[in-house]
Amino acid sequence: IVGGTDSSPGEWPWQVSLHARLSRQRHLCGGSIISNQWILTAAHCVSSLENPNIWRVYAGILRQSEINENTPFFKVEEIIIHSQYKFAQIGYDIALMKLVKPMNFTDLQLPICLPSKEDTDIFYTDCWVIGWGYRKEKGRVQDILQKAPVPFMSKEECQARYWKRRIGDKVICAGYDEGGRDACKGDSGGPLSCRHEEVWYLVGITSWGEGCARPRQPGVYTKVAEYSDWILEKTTQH
Ligand SMILES: Cc1c(O)cccc1C(=O)Nc1cccc2ccc(C(=N)N)cc12
Repeated sequence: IVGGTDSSPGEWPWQVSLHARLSRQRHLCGGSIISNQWILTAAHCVSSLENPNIWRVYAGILRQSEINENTPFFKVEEIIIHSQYKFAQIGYDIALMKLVKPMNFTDLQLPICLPSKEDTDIFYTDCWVIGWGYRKEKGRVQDILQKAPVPFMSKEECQARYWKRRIGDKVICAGYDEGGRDACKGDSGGPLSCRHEEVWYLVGITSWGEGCARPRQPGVYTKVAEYSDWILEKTTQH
């Protein structure tokens, strides 16, 4: 997160840190708890890393330094990537992780509400982007979970900012024309959380942006309300 501040313990109980054990174990992406057994993240985080056994899900943490070989984590049983995903800039940047065992909810690990299909045209006014990602483009993963308020941007304005690309209906843009506050690498997969009538909703999934926090280059988020049917279909036992 560029231009953010430290979060407090339990402020974002739905935020998880997704670690992969490759040559060594490290934080790769954020994710959101949406039920006791399902994590929602970005497809670009897990594509080409689809073996569930390399992933570790850490919930209820504020600092990456809390994580060591004795820190409890959730194992991943299954990874589901949207079948139409190719690259983040094209869209469909959404994926699910099914945990081997359902988690117990505590004050530090709780689910966030999903927006409903009908909520696609609410103009949210209290949105925050969260993560342990870079604070600048040539940065590194941060220790304390960062938060930054980001204003919604209309699809028209976003398309004007990214005129070389097609900004579809299934993404949301958020950010400041003057830049300075934004998500960045390492925040991917994490939530764009918006508070509406006292309830927090998972409105977006951090997906991409040209650089980070650059003027007139807003953050682009997967619009979760457009994937309600997909989430329901994939998370319901058939
Ligand atoms: C390509 C790149 C880097 O190598 C390092 C840092 C940033 C970038 C980059 O251009 N954008 C990005 C790469 C990976 C995930 C990103 C997530 C969010 C944003 C955002 N601005 N909301 C930009 C990202």
